[in-house]
Amino acid sequence: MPEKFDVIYHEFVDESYEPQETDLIAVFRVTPREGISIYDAAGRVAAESSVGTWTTLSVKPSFFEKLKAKAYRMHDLGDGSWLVWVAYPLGLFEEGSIPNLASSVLGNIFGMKALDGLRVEDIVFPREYIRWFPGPQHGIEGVRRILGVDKRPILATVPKPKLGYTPEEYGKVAYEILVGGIDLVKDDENFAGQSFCRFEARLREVMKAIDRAEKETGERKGYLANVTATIKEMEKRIKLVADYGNKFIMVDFLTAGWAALQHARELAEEYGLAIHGHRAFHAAFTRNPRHGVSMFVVAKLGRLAGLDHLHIGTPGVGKMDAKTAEVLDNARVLREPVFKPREGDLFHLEQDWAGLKPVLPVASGGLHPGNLQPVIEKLGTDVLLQVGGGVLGHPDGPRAGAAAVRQAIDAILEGVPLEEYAREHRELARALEKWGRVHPV
Ligand SMILES: O=C(O)[C@H](O)COP(=O)(O)O
Ligand SMILES: [Mg+2]
Repeated sequence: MPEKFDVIYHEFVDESYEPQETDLIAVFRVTPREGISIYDAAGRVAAESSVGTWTTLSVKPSFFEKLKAKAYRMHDLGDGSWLVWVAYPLGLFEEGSIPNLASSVLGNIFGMKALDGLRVEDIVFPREYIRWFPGPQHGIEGVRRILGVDKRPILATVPKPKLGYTPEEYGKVAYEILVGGIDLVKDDENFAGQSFCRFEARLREVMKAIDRAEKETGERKGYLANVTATIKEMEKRIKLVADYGNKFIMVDFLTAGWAALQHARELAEEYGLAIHGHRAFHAAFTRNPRHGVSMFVVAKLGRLAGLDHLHIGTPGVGKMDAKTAEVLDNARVLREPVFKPREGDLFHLEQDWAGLKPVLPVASGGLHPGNLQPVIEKLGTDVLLQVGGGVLGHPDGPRAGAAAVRQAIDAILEGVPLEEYAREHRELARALEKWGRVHPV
């Protein structure tokens, strides 16, 4: 025990504590402010995120001891920051509520003056906690069944530009994309029910496009319809999607909130819909390695809440900032029944998903036919590849763009070099002419 130790937080640090099987464990990266010891900092984190506050109190409720979090391990990263493991007793949390969990473990602690930085790297859910949540309704196999796509990556396209199409224009573009060979049309994150393209009118047109494209191609098609809105409006939109016979909804769950996602999951169960999770807003708190919440934690919460697909970034290529190792960890924690950290990885712990179905990882952001290969090589084929600009930017239009993506996938899966395949596939050749193998910045 160090000499200088603030007695208020003393109760919340216990290096001899052995975590119980029912404890929820959080791994924090803590950067204490100058003059604050790591013991003090760790104690403050455990206190403020469980049953403590900034001072000693003259009252002690009967459940205080039972609900107290304990910082039980600290590891010096050698750069002024530490990894701190905190165990939370299960009774601290309300059953089945991600907002409640977030208000504790992802709550006030980020703003404490005693810390220069705080990042939640991992949260490990005990089996008892997982049992309170549904997880994905369809999972990877279920989504493959809906679309009748066995092994290859599932393909989606966001019509670009993001906004501006009338419902009729959008329907026409959707048809071109689908008939060209893409499985799913996806709304962009900020495309909701604006005055120039109301939600139901757009849905009607896309469903017509799906109908036509299915008849002409003999393939099944779908629409990742963005239902993100205020709760009542979202409820209406989810019902509309089901009434029109589509099997998917898209929820921008970080802007709508965890409660909105959990509500959408309940409705999705009722209507049999699969949920596509878009993560707009995540980079506001996932990008700084010293402060915020890791995308890994967001992915775990998404699986718990019951997303069927989730955007995780693109490994090594694409327009969004991402570290390959992190993207791969995100994919593994979504797909594997038991996540095991890579050798030497201190930031994560093992997670047994207690039978929750796997989530289909989505790679998106700056993809085009010329840079899909490294994504598939790294992430495998159990993946949803979203190509927006890389389809709509094709010099010969969206149908050719969609065909070029499909041809690139065929070539990659058959092990034929793209340039060679392009000799007999004009759409792919034209795409490679425009984008080559370059990656957008
Ligand atoms: O919502 C998305 O996934 C993005 O709009 C991706 O678009 P892009 O493929 O043009 O980068
Ligand atoms: Mg987008």
